Amino acid sequence: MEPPTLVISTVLSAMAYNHPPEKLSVYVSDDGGSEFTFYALLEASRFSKHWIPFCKKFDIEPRAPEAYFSLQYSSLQDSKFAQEWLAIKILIAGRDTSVVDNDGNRLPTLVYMSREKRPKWPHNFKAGAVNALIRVSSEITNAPFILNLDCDMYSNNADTIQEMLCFFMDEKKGDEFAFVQFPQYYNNLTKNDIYANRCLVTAEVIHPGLGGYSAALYCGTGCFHRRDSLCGRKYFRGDRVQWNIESEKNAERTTGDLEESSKVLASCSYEKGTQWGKEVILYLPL
Ligand SMILES: O=c1ccn([C@@H]2O[C@H](COP(=O)(O)OP(=O)(O)O[C@H]3O[C@H](CO)[C@@H](O)[C@H](O)[C@H]3O)[C@@H](O)[C@H]2O)c(=O)[nH]1
Ligand SMILES: [Mn+2]
Repeated sequence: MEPPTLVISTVLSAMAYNHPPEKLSVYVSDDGGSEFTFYALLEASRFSKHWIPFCKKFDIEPRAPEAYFSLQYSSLQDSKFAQEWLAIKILIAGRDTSVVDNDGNRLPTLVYMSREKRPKWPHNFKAGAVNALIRVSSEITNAPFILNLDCDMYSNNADTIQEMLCFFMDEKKGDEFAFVQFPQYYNNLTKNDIYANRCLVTAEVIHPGLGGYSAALYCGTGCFHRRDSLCGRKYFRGDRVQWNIESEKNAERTTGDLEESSKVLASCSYEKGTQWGKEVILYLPL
């Protein structure tokens, strides 16, 4: 199990992006479902109402609380034990205009998903989690772009979403891009990085070079994909992308109804015998 505090730091850094919250959703996949992770996320959803306005007011960076507070003193609070366990829980429904932070501003959607894992069912590691997240998010919010982050990562630039959109919205080439990927940087390197953990050659030579030939490799993380490209859309030259700006299909449905209908999408058996299992299933590199 990954430490829950790492996970919520990742989540909070993504929730604090400078981007209209009603267009931003954060999904967490928790293999097998751990009460600790769920409870940590529940606390994080409450904390986000203080954290996000704080970040925006003081323009702080980085917006992962753990990274930020590692520079400063912070006191731990006792946590209550979670009362219930649920497979899918919409902790913050961003479309609900009455859900606001302490400054009265709307918040991004936050969804907890505990993906089912059972012995004898291949869970496909991260790829299995990403498959389940794509399915569940398409049921609930269905945004056209998807960023995935490992649980031990955080975003170090609050304007990343605008930067990514500049590529996808480029009038000449934007429609040709399936994904926009950012390099990874690491904490805790040794002083002279004698083991070359910085991976400079990969980040600054190989990937930009391949990108120049439109042949960039997807590294498995820190990458914004078009939902369409992950779901098997075939590109042909001159194709114009139809942006699914805001899905209206769920306007009438309650949060409870969305949670209930998306549970089956996170089950370990969903891919067996379905069109998704036959045609879509992704096996990520690395
Ligand atoms: O059964 C699993 C295994 C992994 N994960 C998630 O996937 C992430 C990456 O998996 P991990 O086993 O930690 O891979 P690493 O070897 O640490 O990471 C390398 O491989 C990953 C998978 O391709 C890439 O995302 C990373 O960039 C690359 O550094 C984890 O942090 C989890 O968030 C799951 O949800 N379920
Ligand atoms: Mn890892």
